[in-house]
Amino acid sequence: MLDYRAEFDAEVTLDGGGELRARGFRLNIPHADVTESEITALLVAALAPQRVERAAVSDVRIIAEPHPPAADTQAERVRFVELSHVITAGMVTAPGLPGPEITPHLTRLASRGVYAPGTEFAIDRISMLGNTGTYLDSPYHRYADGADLAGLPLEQLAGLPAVVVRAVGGERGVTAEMLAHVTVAGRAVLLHTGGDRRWGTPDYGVDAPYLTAGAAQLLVDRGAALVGIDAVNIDDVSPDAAGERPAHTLLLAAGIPVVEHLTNLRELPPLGARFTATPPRVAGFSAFPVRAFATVPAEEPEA
Ligand SMILES: N[C@@H](CC(=O)c1ccccc1NC=O)C(=O)O
Repeated sequence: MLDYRAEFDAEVTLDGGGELRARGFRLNIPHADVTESEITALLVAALAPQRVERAAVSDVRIIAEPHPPAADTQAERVRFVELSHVITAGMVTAPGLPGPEITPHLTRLASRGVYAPGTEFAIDRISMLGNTGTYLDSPYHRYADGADLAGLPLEQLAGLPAVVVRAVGGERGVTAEMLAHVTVAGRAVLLHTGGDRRWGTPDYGVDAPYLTAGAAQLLVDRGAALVGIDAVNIDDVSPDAAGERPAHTLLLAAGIPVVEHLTNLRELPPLGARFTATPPRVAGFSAFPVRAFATVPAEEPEA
C-alpha cells in the first residue's frame, strides 16, 4: 500500500483580512491523480476554522510513500498518563467525611448455585459519597438548575486539550497573576500544586492549595473548558474561608466542570496533553468518581 502526499506552494487570502504564502506545504491526499482544484479544496479544509476568500496552489509535486504499519499510525502513537487515585473500602477522601463501603451483593461462592457448573461471578455493591476519590463536580453540585452528571456532553469531558499550570511550592493560592499569560480558552486547565503528596494523610485537607476567586473569574472570562486540581478542593476550605466557595460558585455558574483530587500532574507536559475525566450519566446527581487520564504524544521511536 502507498500513501500519497502533495507538496506545493500556495497563496491564500483570508476572509477576515490577511494573507498566507506557503512554500513546500504538504498535505495528505486520497490518491495519486488529484487535481489542483482538489488540493486547493483540501488546503481550505485544513485551514479551518480560518475562512478563506481565495486560494491558489502552484508547483504541485506528488509524493508516494509506503503505508506505515497499523501500530505506527498517528492515532496509536500516544502514551497514557494515569491521573486518578485508587478507591478502596473505608479510605478517606476528605478528612471528616465517611469513606466508601464495599460489600458483595453476590459472592463467587453463592453464585455457583445460580449459574451452570464452572461458571461463577462476583457482583459487588458500593455505598459512597459522590465526592469520593478523584471526582468531577457538575454544575448541579452548586446550582439546582445546573447541568447534572447526565446532562454534561462528552465534548466538555473527553479529549480536551490541556494546559498544565505549575504552582508547586509557592503560596497556597493559585492567583489570577499566575494565570495571566496562560492560554486557557477551550482547554482543560490543570493546576499542578503538589497537594497530592499528602493524599491519604491527616494533613491532606490542612492548609491545602486552592484557586483564588480572582483566578476563577479569569478562567470564566477567558473560556476555560474544565478546571482540575491535585488537591483536596478547588476552593480554600480552611477556617479563613468561612465556608465561602468562590471557585465552585464562579466556575460552576459558567458551566465549567471541576475535577478535584487529581494526582500525577507532574508527569504531564505544560502543553500537548489531552485530558479526559468522564463520570457515569447519573441523573439528579452532582459529583462522581472519574477515571481521569491524559494522553501525551509518544516520543518517536529511535530511527
Ligand atoms: N464542593 C463542596 C463539597 C465537597 O468538597 C465534598 C463533599 C463531600 C465529600 C467530599 C468533599 N470534598 C472533598 O473531597 C465543598 O467545597 O465543600
